[in-house]
Amino acid sequence: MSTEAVANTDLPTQAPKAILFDLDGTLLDTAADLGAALNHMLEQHQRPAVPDHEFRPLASHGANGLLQLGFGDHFHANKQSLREQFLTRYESNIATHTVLYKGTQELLSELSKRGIAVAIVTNKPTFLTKLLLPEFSLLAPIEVVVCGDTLNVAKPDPAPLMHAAQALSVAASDCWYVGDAERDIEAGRRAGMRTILAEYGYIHANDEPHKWQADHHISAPNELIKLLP
Ligand SMILES: O=C(O)COP(=O)(O)O
Repeated sequence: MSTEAVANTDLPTQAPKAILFDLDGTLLDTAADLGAALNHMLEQHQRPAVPDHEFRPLASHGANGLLQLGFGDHFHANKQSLREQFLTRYESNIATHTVLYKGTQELLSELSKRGIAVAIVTNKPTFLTKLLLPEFSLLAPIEVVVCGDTLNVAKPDPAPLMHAAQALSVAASDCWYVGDAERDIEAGRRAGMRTILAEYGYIHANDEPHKWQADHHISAPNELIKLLP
């Protein structure tokens, strides 16, 4: 993958009025805490631990993606109970190893200087998002936060993105969406937003991000600044 910000289309000529961000794998590197919760559960169930390089690329797929990785078919037979155990464990250790991606502070302060609004659109459930954001002083002030259960549909449906745009009183066409998963780029495209792939996030070796048709790729959060006209 490239290390430079690359554009599939021309560089934007118009600045966005708002930039919406995915959370896991885009603003916050949450993989270590998600993986620790999974491995704690695997230990409880006398199953082998999953190494970092295996759980990390699945961290954007939430509890289901991680439990499927660790428990395989056993997950499908015990979905509800395993999900509950996982979420309880993750909830009580949600910000032990989680960190902001380097360059996020520079990016957010540049957006604030330029008067560009910011929102978060995540598939993480509300109860977890509400616990996590106050742990990061840069993210705590973000007022518009749309979670996986805010509406009755989640990404790749575009509705959560449209909901955030509406809450900011900005047209969807004046928003950009930044995310690291195929469902993020699909949701952004369907919402009519310019899409930016955070290729520093949780992209699996079997993924084909060049096929997702993001408008731009960035390899660090502050590379987004270079895309602003
Ligand atoms: O927890 C999830 O399901 C993924 O969260 P994300 O949408 O912020 O990547």
